[in-house]
Amino acid sequence: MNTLYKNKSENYDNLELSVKQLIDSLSSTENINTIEDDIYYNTAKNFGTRLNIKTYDELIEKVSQLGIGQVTIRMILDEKIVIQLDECFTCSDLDYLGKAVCYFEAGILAGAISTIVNKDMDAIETRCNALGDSFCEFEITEKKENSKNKNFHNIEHNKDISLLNLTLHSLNLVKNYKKIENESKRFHCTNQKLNKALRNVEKINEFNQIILDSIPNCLAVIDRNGTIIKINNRYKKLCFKNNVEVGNINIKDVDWKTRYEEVLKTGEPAIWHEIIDGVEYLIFESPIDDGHGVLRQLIPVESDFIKLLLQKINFLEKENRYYKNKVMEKEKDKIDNVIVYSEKMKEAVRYIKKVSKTDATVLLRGESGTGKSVFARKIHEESLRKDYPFVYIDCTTIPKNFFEAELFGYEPGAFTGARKNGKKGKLEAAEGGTIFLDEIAEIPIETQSKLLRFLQERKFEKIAGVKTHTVDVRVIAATNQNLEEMVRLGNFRKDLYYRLNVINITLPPLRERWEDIPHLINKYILDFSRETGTEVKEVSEEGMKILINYDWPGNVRELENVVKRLVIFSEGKVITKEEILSELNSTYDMEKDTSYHLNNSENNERNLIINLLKKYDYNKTRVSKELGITRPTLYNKMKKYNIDY
Ligand SMILES: Nc1ncnc2c1ncn2[C@@H]1O[C@H](COP(=O)(O)OP(=O)(O)OP(=O)(O)O)[C@@H](O)[C@H]1O
Repeated sequence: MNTLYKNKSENYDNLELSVKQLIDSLSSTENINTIEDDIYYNTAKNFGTRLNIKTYDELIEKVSQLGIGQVTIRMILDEKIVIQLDECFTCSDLDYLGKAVCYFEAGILAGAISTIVNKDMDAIETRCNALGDSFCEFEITEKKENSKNKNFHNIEHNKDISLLNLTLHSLNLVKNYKKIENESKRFHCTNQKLNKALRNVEKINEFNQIILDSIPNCLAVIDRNGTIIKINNRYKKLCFKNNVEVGNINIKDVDWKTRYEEVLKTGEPAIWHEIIDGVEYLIFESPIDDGHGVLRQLIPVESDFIKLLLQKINFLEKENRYYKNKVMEKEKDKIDNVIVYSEKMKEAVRYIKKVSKTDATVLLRGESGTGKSVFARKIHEESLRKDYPFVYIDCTTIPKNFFEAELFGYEPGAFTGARKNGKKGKLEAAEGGTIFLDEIAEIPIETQSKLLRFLQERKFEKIAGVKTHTVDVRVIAATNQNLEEMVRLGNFRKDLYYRLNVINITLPPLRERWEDIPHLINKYILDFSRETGTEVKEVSEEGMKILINYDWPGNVRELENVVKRLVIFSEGKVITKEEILSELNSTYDMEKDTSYHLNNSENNERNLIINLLKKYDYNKTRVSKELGITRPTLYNKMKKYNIDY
């Protein structure tokens, strides 16, 4: 371009003037318009006339060839011509500027149309990409005498090519300038945002430091490299006498015992005691910032915070101990589900433990509520079968006709109403484990022979089945009936009786092991208080005497029920003698019949049952509940005492 200028020396002054004007003005935004008006427009207009265009078609073609844009003639009137310019050279890639900028194109069009219409025409840009329009539009009208485009005639017509190049060059400079200006504006804006963000970060940092300093413990933050990146005033005073640039200090340079590496590695906090300058501190190092650093705290043990913390820990430890005990008690209950203090019970338990290790059939005997079921389960749990099922059958609850099906099962279609696919019996369900036949005296005579065969051979057939099944099941039976008498009367098979009676354990009634009573009472008080969330009560001395001397026809079960009611209904922390008497009297008239209850006479038990039956309108469920025995046991007792209701 420079060579070109030199060769055309006559243009050089003009060119130099234009560029000089342009460059001088680039630094001043206000002058841009003057430049555009005076140079671009007039220069372009001059060039436009030099194109010597005669028709509008020629105009469209030439403008396109020059790469100035795509012309569409929108309107040709006497007073004005409207031209649309797409892909405009000046503005098609500019952002919104808020003003029309295509003086160059306006000039070209004004010049070209001047030669077409043979009049001196001027163009004004009415639409522009820089105004947000999607194309440029120019209105071309006849030049007014006092028009500001005064330089139009100043430029000589034959300086065409270099003039065009100069104009394009100048335009490019302006375009670039505008782009740079825009970029700079954007950059300035981003810069402002960045500065604001930096100021915010500074503020946050300051705020964090204020918080750190207001915490009454020594605090420091150590990063992954062991650099102490934050420290509060308290810690500075303690360690560095306040004047350090903490950012430069590494943990290795200070005399701190630290476990920050271990904390970073495991993600688990570490806590220990240390004495620093004669003061006992709790040092607590915990991971922060997703494991990128460690927060180190020195908490004086004497501080209120620590006192509170220690109190809380103490409390939690107690609570923890309590629940641990509870779990252990439960665990213990599972294995040792019995209160055994009396000699008689101790003896029974010793025997039961021995028996547990064998596979022999056991017959448990004893009055209702003496713990036969509890001990049956205990035998199972102490045996090698403990990981297999313990199947309980209450023989009093199974209707006679269903007994065989329940115990041995049946094949499909065994009887009307039978399940389509047949049914497994309880014996099969107990495979590998133990079956407990409670109240064995209730087993129908017809089923007794089949049970006998099972006890002898461990074999049986299901109802309607031909296949013989063999199962490995231990049998434990229990009764509070006089089986010998039943055998004598022909109600119980003698051979079955002998089979069952291989090992016979009789559990003593409570009245024969009164030493267990206070322990049972305390256990039940504790259990129920925990269950109901009430405070643990105690029984007054006189009250305890009454409970120990009481006859307890329903044995442990009855005692359990009475204690439960006393825990719920007694008013104070101590369960009084009066409350106990009233509770026992609600079952029967204790005043009238004290000796009766304190005696162990069958006649008295008979009378008690009759009285209660009358009292509760012969409602046996209510009576058995009051006695703390099951309904079948009540029936057994009624049968035993010939009570006919
Ligand atoms: N030694 C004991 N220690 C603690 N609780 C016991 C003890 N013996 C029995 N019990 C409790 O007494 C209640 C009655 O016990 P269990 O059902 O074993 O008696 P049972 O002799 O089988 O009675 P029944 O002949 O009426 O079926 C149960 O709640 C049981 O937990």
